[in-house]
Amino acid sequence: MIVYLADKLPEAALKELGSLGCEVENHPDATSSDIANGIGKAMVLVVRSTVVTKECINNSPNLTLIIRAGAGVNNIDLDAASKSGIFVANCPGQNSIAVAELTMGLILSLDRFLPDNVIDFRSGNWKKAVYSKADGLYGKTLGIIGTGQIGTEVIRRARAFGMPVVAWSRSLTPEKAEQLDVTCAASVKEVASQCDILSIHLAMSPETKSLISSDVLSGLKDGAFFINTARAEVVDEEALYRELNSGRIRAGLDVFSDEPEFKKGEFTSRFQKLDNVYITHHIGASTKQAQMAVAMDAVDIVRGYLQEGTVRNWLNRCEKTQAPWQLIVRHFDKPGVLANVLAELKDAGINAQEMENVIFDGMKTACCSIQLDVKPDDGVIDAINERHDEVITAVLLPTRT
Ligand SMILES: NC(=O)c1ccc[n+]([C@@H]2O[C@H](COP(=O)([O-])OP(=O)(O)OC[C@H]3O[C@@H](n4cnc5c(N)ncnc54)[C@H](O)[C@@H]3O)[C@@H](O)[C@H]2O)c1
Ligand SMILES: O=C(O)[C@H](O)COP(=O)(O)O
Repeated sequence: MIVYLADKLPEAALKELGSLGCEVENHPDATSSDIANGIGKAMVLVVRSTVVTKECINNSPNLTLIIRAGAGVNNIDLDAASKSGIFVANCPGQNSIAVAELTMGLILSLDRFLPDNVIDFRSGNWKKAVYSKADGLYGKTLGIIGTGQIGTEVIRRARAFGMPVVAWSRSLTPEKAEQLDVTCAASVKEVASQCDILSIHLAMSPETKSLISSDVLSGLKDGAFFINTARAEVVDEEALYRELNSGRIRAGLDVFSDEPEFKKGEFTSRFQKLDNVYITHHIGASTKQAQMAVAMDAVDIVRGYLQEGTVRNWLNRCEKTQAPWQLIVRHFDKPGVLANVLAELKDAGINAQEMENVIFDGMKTACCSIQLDVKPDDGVIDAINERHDEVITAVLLPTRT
């Protein structure tokens, strides 16, 4: 199996893929346009932030699995992958501590003006009085939007700093909030109005796009810190720019909308002119620890696919079919039985959406459950049941959709 790496992975991961028997095509500096014409014979594509477009997917006839060696998958055209029957998987949780550590670093940097401190030191300017104006973090309220893996790690660290936390997340219940030792807010806006520091940890999706709206940002207290280590698109960046340009709030960002796609080179951004914003180079996940954990998780997904035919962390699987009926067929385990059952369904114009076949001890009999989009009439079920030398019983049941 050929595995195409379109980003840099640690040497140990390449070695491990080799020992699984994979042929590795290593392209650590590949860009989205480099892979747009396809990745040749490779069956598996592993990327970090390299964008996987529909052109890349459509021009890669042998591609069957795309692995995002990281958490966010908004750099992969999921729709195009699903249309082509290509699995997409990610490696969640493996870099969450690294991102939480950067989040705390950005908060500390804002409070103590660390980057400016260092810049002035390097240019020979001693300004002790200027940099002796930090507020301190103890007792400051941290607002968290999104209590997933990263949000949770940030909460732990903030509590250790003596910071009360108020949080909103779509699935945050009062019980979960109690476990996390946070106050549960009813809305994003409520968090923004109550906190001194707002930190965003949402996945990017059509539903979360610009969830951090102009209204939310204008609800922040004067002098508040705004931290985004998630994705630029979850924030209304025009509104953020306006708030920052007015000097009303300060920000620490690891992500912004014009992030260069190339891995090294010159670029410009309107944020460069604002001294109340500290921006890092999308390095949230870039610790050796996190990169190793992510890479080994990606390798383990390849291993499972190669050796068991399953895809761990499969993201573009239809969560639940809409099929209202299921046919449970207990049958003798021999060639052609399922083909004949499916032929009866096909002749009746019925589509089998999902199907699972398991065998009993002794390997003489098996049970197949088939999710059906249309209710077969009694004649179809009778015809299947009449195949006495193949079928033990076929029973139609409603699904719990
Ligand atoms: N800066 C970096 O280098 C870096 C590294 C890792 C992850 N990230 C970003 O951080 C994000 C969060 O990572 P995580 O590991 O905590 O993921 P996670 O899946 O554990 O958490 C995602 C959060 O987003 C929320 N969410 C998802 N869909 C939503 C929707 N439709 N409406 C409302 N809320 C929704 C979830 O409820 C959850 O709170 C990633 O998706 C990625 O974009 C950035
Ligand atoms: O979603 C992620 O995991 C991060 O954005 C990491 O991106 P990177 O792998 O390009 O550092």
